Amino acid sequence: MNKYSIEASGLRKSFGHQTVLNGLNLAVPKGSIFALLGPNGAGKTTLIHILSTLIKPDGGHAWIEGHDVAAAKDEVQRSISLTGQFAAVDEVLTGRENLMMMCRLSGLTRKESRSRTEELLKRFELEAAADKRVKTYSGGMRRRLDLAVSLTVPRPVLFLDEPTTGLDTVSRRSLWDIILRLKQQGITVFLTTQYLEEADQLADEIAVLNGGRIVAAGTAEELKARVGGEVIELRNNADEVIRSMPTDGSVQDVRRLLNELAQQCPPDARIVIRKPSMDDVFLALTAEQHPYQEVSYA
Ligand SMILES: Nc1ncnc2c1ncn2[C@@H]1O[C@H](COP(=O)(O)OP(=O)(O)OP(=O)(O)O)[C@@H](O)[C@H]1O
Repeated sequence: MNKYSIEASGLRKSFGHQTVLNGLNLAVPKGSIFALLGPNGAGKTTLIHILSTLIKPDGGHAWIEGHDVAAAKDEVQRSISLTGQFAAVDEVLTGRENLMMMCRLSGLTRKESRSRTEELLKRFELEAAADKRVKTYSGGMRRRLDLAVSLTVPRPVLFLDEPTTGLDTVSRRSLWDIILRLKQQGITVFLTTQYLEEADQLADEIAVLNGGRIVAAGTAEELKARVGGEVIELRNNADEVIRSMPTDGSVQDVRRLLNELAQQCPPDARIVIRKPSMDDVFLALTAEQHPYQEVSYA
């Protein structure tokens, strides 16, 4: 049996003269959470639109649960749920009414719809607000309802395009818990994000999209290791970073960097040595002066 839920090979897409995807390859194991990171305009939404059959690629192939996105559109659509960047729920209806409507539209009977609606309201922590109109919901509640609506019929693959953009920390964490629970139920989750912490917290594998290709992929730890051993920071007494430099952690290298930093050191400055963060990884991998090889998936 194919161990991947989502595969892409040599995907290309241009809009006019702008090449957005330039021979992209990827493979997402079944039941995992995969985070696609990329700067603004890198092509993350375009990739989700191709994988979910909303737009056609100019070249290359992609498969969802083994179904070709070009040749077996219906099978692909029956295998996926998609939550986009903007809430797709009816503002005038209540949360419960939105869910009932989607259940009925998905072909469930009235009785099945009622029980599925109650289950989703509970799972997405919306019971208290179930009978309030959606226009009164907070951003976090809307996202949770949007996700619930897209899951009225359970599908093996879930696409989430920037699921927590614009949410406060509490709402973001509550959505992370929900996403992790979906993985526990065996759903493969493909999410795009601009938040490195989100990828770090949730994903089994993180891929960085830049220049139309995946320029690095791996676990958060693997990606951090790739950027180098450690980072030396010079901080002022307000704990702000004055300067930051990568080091291999050897005594010689640390001594050399300390000598260099000492020249520009305010009297109250402190030195901190830390492991690279996902921010360091992202900056290094998306900087044009770092021509990383494209990742190859076996
Ligand atoms: N239908 C379209 N017609 C023309 N250009 C488009 C179209 N869709 C996307 N683009 C362009 O393709 C590039 C990639 O867009 P895309 O939305 O895929 O990026 P993204 O990584 O999702 O960005 P963001 O994080 O800002 O949402 C952008 O420069 C965008 O302007």
